[in-house]
Amino acid sequence: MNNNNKREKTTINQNDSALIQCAELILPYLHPVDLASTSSTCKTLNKISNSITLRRSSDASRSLEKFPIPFINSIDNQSYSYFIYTGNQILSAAVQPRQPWGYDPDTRPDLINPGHCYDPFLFRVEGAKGCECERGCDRSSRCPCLDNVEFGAWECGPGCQCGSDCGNRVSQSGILVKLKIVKDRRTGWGLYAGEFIPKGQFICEYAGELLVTKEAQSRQQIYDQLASSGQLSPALLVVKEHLPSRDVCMRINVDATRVGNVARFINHSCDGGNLDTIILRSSGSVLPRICFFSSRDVQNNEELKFSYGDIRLKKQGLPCFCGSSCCFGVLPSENT
Ligand SMILES: C[S@@+](CC[C@H](N)C(=O)[O-])C[C@H]1O[C@@H](n2cnc3c(N)ncnc32)[C@H](O)[C@@H]1O
Repeated sequence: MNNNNKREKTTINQNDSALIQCAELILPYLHPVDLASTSSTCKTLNKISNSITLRRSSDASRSLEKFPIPFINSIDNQSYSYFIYTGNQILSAAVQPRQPWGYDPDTRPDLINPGHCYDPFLFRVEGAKGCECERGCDRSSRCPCLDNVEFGAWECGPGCQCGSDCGNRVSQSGILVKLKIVKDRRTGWGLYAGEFIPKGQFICEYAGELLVTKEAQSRQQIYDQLASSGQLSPALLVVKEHLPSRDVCMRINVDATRVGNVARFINHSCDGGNLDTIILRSSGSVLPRICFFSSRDVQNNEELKFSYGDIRLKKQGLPCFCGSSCCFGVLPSENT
């Protein structure tokens, strides 16, 4: 090899390594469509894109939960479903438009596992008084938070003296059970148990954008249109609390379609499935949170499901494939 050839090869190698470094930094920010088109430009980018896709499909939670939550698909070639991850309720204005996903943990350990950093309380009540327990709260400590039964489910919160390891804060440290997201030909992606889960276990919060009702209603209209033509699987959950008179006294709208956690993959079952939907309040927190707990023992590989509601306004609504013996044949639908 003459000197000119040698110099040319060294320059190409240097260019290559600069390209790899740049690509490793930028590609994890790309939407799957852009990632796919970038990958078709050259062999190096193709290789990097493929490894990013592999890492994305190995953990939907982007390392934000204790255990990775993999996507498993033996139906078609979609490796994962793209959305921005949040473990809590979030205001639309606070959503990051781009969130890295799929970094190589060996080259950028600083950008992986930003921590299991949960702050479940979006709005706090200044000066609110919760319990004054010094050790873990339970019935024997006579924790007053455990006696707030007339207000439904109640956990210790930002107004309490007890620490984050208190036994009455089970829903405040993210997802602590092994889960996976599996694709089904008829119901799409669904959330499954990745291990045996005993009855009464906290599974996850329904995390996503917290919306005012007007915004929720206008998004719902758009989502309904897109869903009826099969272009979108919307994940806008509306939960209402009623007075004994049946009048609505509280309404929460959480949209996990664009931003959310793995609760956005939980499918409907007409028999109520194996999850209880609990509205959880905490001392010192303004807003209740919507949380799922197992309503019975759940076996490894069993799908986690809950009922989306009892009202079916649209007779020609989306078909239901829950497979339960009491299936109505149509998914719940109501005017939100
Ligand atoms: C909150 S998403 C659940 C995750 C969704 N399967 C996905 O692939 O992203 C709600 C959508 O899932 C589908 N789905 C949920 N439960 C279903 C069921 N029992 N039968 C048919 N489709 C269902 C419908 O398309 C519905 O609009």
